Amino acid sequence: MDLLSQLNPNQAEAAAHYTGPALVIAGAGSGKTRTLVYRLAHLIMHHHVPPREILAVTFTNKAAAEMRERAEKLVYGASDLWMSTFHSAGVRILRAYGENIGLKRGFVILDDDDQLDLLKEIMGGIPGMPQDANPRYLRSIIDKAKSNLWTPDDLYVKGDEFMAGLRKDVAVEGYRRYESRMRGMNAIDFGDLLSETVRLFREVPEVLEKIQARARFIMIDEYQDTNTAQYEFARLIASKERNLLVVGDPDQSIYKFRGADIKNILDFQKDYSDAKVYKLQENYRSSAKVLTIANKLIENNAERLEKTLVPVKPDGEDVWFYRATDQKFESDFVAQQITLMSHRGYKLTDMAVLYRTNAQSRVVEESLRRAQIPAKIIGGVGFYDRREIKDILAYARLAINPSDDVAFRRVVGRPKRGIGDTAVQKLLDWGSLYKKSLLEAARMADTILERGANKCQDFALLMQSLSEAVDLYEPHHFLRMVIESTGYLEMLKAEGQEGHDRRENLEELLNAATDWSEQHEGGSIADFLDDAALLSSVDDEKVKLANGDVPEESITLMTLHNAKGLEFPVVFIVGVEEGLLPSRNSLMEPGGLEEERRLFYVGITRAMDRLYLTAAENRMQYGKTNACEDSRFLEEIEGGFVPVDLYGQPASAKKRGGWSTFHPSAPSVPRSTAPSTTPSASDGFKGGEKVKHPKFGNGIVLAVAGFGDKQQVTVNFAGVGNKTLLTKFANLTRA
Ligand SMILES: Nc1ncnc2c1ncn2[C@@H]1O[C@H](COP(=O)(O)OP(=O)(O)OP(=O)(O)O)[C@@H](O)[C@H]1O
Ligand SMILES: [Mg+2]
Repeated sequence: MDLLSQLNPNQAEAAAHYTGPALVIAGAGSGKTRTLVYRLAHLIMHHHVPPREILAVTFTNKAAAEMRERAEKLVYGASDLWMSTFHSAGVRILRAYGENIGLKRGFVILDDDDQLDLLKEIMGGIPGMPQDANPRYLRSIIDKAKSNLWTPDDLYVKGDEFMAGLRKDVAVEGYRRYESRMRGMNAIDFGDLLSETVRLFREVPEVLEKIQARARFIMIDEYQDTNTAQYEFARLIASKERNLLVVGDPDQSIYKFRGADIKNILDFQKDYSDAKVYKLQENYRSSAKVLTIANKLIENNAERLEKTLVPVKPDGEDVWFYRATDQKFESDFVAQQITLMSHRGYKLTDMAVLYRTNAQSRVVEESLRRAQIPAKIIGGVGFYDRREIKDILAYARLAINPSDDVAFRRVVGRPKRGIGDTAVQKLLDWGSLYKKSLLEAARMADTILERGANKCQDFALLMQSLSEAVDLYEPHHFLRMVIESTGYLEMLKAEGQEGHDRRENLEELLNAATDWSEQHEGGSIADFLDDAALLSSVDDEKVKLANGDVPEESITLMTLHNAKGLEFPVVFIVGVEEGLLPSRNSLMEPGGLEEERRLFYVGITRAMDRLYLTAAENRMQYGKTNACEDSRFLEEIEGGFVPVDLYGQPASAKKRGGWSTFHPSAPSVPRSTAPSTTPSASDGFKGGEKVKHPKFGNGIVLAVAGFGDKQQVTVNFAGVGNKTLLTKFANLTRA
């Protein structure tokens, strides 16, 4: 069968693109990612490009894995494709060739938390640094500098707008000291994975040539969110053969706050004047009603390329808007609708709840738990972010790289060894004087400390024995050794239930390492640590574990940012309020409002069949309950959604003069007492229950309100719609 016959003509044309630069620019759900996969297959099948010469870059490891899977279904040999994120590609290149630019073998990758630990240590010593300066500010300045490929000197010259409340010279000095401390520790951070790779390409042309041969064809998904370092990475690799195909949608650029630059996609044709441009104009994902509000919303952005995006699907269901009295009622509504939808045949995995900030997830989780709906949270505290996991991996890091001072500080007090902060500070001072690591200082403690030197030396000996074991054992054996020999296990045993849970997580770490070894024959513990470091919490297969035992069948909770590129038949976007969406902070940034609008656009366009928007009139934030206003974005899409009440009946709006809807004359059901989805009496009905009515037939209970004789029950009857009945007279039976 012809491969490209499964695409529409525009998609097929793009997928058939062979050599030279190309840009696929199109709106959400138009099949960009699908086209990219078919292009991979087409290169292999039709042009006989060896899969080993193709690099495809995606935004998350999970997306890379999915793309590989899809390509493997289309064409034989796709397992040899190089598919990865920018960061994974960077780490692979630096591991192989980093020594050319002075990175020592066995360098470690510091994560966000490690960065903060290090910055806290450094900041105290910088003249002019305010006492209460937040290390996060400095971290964000450094990250942005790196994403722009700026050295400290560049930051001084160009970085005025990034200073986040810090004095420029102070921030630059912080950056400088951070860099030299990192080098001393043989460590790099996430930003370095790209900026150092770019430096390597620039300084050592032979390495660049090797990579160019390995990536003769390069393609990038979600190109609208690349930063300068990523741009340069791709540009350098493609500079020889120029087979660069990028795919993206400027309307979905949502990572400016992390240094992404929308110019990369908008100026693609300037950078590559011979670029072929492919446009896709049909949306295959969403119902026409969903797409209408998406289009309507994004038209309000002044800075954008005009694009056409027409639906392939019919109108479909109305988009609903529900405004609750507070966030608890809001999430109860969500839980109730999820129950209803699952009775309509949607699987839990078909549904997602999206929110602007992680903090919003807690209330939603609680409602779901009450309604007994299993949920998994993507991007919360991931498995590899857990304290005990990080501790054990830090021991492993220190064993591999004795100069990793961040790891030293993390583990020296876990378990307690009688080595206090003062002692560590003295070791540190000595170390910076003689350019030695903390571990080395600990070994020499008898010449540095007056008291407690033997404890430091014992610790140094322990670490030395672990260092010697690093290459002798498989990763999971080695990790078990760490857990047992360091006293960590003893410490957890003494900690009761919490310690018990942590021990279970450590068991799971060993399982993960065993699995990993099976997939990576001969892989070392250092390789395992690399992979663990690169697993963003979005990718994390272990999220389930971190959040309790979640069955496979569960609904997905995540931020709007994390939803990029995904799709679900049923989508809820909660908290569509001023201050949340758009977020308060965004309003102070130039271009911030438009970026929030794009974020909402990303959220809306995740929905295939049904979209719910919800808001609360009062919301508890930072321990205070505040009155909330509907998001201005709702006004922009007015007419495209139907305000409903708790029962899903069209409701009249209470604020801002009311929303006009497609069904202005539909009756509304009066709300009597505060409804609840749990039975009010022992013989009462329960939300989600299947019932039968003599006249209306089979239905599902949506809500129950009131008590005794006054109890009312709202039921959705198949083919009839919603009815609110007095339980006493309703003659309902359980079906
Ligand atoms: N020609 C087609 N025939 C059938 N289904 C299609 C076609 N093109 C795309 N689709 C389907 O439409 C949905 C959206 O496609 P895809 O995820 O590739 O879009 P996208 O442009 O990458 O979206 P986003 O901008 O959100 O990343 C997918 O379910 C995909 O399988
Ligand atoms: Mg996509």
